[in-house]
Amino acid sequence: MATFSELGLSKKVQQAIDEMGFEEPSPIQAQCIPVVLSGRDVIGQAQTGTGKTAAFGIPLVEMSSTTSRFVQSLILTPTRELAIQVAGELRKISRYKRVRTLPIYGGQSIGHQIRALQQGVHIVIGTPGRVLDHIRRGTLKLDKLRTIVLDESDEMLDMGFIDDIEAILKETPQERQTLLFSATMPDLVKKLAKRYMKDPVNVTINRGDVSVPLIEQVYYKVLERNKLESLCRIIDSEEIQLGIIFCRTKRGVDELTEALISRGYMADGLHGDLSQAQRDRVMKKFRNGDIEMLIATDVAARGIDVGNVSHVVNYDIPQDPESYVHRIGRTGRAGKRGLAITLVTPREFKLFKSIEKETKAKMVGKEVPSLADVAERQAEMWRDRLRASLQEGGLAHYRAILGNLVDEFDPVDLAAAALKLSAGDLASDEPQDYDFGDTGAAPGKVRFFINIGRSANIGPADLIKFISEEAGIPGQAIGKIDIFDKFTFLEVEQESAPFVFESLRQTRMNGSRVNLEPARPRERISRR
Ligand SMILES: Nc1ncnc2c1ncn2[C@@H]1O[C@H](COP(=O)(O)OP(=O)(O)OP(=O)(O)O)[C@@H](O)[C@H]1O
Ligand SMILES: [Mg+2]
Repeated sequence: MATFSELGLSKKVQQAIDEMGFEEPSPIQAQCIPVVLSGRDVIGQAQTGTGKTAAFGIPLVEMSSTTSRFVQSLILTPTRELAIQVAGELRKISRYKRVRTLPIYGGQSIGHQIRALQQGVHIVIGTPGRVLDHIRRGTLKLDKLRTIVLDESDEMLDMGFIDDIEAILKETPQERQTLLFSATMPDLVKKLAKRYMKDPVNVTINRGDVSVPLIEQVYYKVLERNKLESLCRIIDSEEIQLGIIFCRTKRGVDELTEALISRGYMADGLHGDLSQAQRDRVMKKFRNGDIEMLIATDVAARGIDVGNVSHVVNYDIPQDPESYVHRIGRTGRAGKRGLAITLVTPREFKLFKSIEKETKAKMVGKEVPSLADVAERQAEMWRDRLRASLQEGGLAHYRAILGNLVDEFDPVDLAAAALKLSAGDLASDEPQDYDFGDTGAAPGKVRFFINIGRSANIGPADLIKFISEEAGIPGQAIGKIDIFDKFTFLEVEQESAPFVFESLRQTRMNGSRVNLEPARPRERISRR
């Protein structure tokens, strides 16, 4: 394996790289840096999280001339967050060489960007729309540009961006150097790209070059109506440092974010309809670990690099194999391990299978954990944490706090009480043993009292239809429905009772939540 020093970098760049903690170049860096320095065009492809940013960033900074201030390099990225992040990495690399870098993207004050551009900048990192805007205003001149980089190039050369990219390329000198980077590079894109490149060198780091796959991939078959509950059970049974949950639509992101927050998760949402200030705030909270879960559209699928993302969840299945590869690539970065979880509804199964086939991924099917499984997993996690705390030591202060309680109480009881204080009320999350008690129903049956919020005028027929269709309860499991006065009772077979109870507790009817409680014996009700 090559070392950075063998790449012949200047002292200032080398020093910056050392301070970034990069000990040796990743394969894509080792292969690309010399070729980019030689001035050739490059199509660089390597897995997510393997250091493509520095593979072009290091030579760009190295090649920059700081004797005069004009824009020498332009890096285009598909999203604002990525522009900001890439600019951050470039700034670190240019720390000692004092190459001036500037991110320009939509949603940020253009006046501020114009003033910064007027100061003179060497490397601009931007999103295509805003870059074009500056070109048209005459505030960004690319006539002396030496190198252009399309990060996430397959995405950039896709329908949504191609016109802007072509318009930008027209503003650059013919003899420019063109660099394309992405983890996915469909052949069609490569072919298309050659139109804009001169005899490019292909640098491809194959997956096979990485001995162990860093991202474990699993999937769960779920039902559309149980998706939220399934997700919660899955994430509750995982030890998550930081997680990104992908949804298909902005609205889906908003709804899931709200649902998770109301269930007590530390979560926030990110999508293109938020103001830039909100987007920045959410990303900052996520990077700082102030939230545990980022719920996002594909706006966060490409390039985003946040350390400690241990889990990626496809709440909605990605639309194509590329999107899958990039989404799950938000974890398992820079040599760390990660877990990618995909929820698959029956309707999505075909698409899922085609993604599995095209990505040649080894995806393991798993069962959504039951409440009992979740409880057991959580107990296990607490035992692990206790074990780690015991091994870490430093308990003297806490032992002192116990004082003479040790004489009064059984030590195991003391430990259990301490655990209760720190873990919160785990017992309430424990699975019901489904002893509904005496509900005043006939032998072998259970009666539930149904409370359907404010929506009045729901008759027994509506309810049966609702229960069987919406809550997915088979017709034969629904017993008798009685409506006395304002009270609605549902009587079901003992064995289907837990299922009915679980399913109906999580559903909504006419927009209001259906609350189900085991009924009390008739005598007591009638006395009310
Ligand atoms: N040589 C290196 N040694 C150690 N860490 C590195 C090295 N190069 C890059 N990194 C770190 O690895 C992480 C991933 O790098 P980067 O974001 O460039 O990946 P990428 O290949 O562009 O991934 P993606 O395809 O998702 O955009 C970053 O945190 C980066 O700082
Ligand atoms: Mg990248």
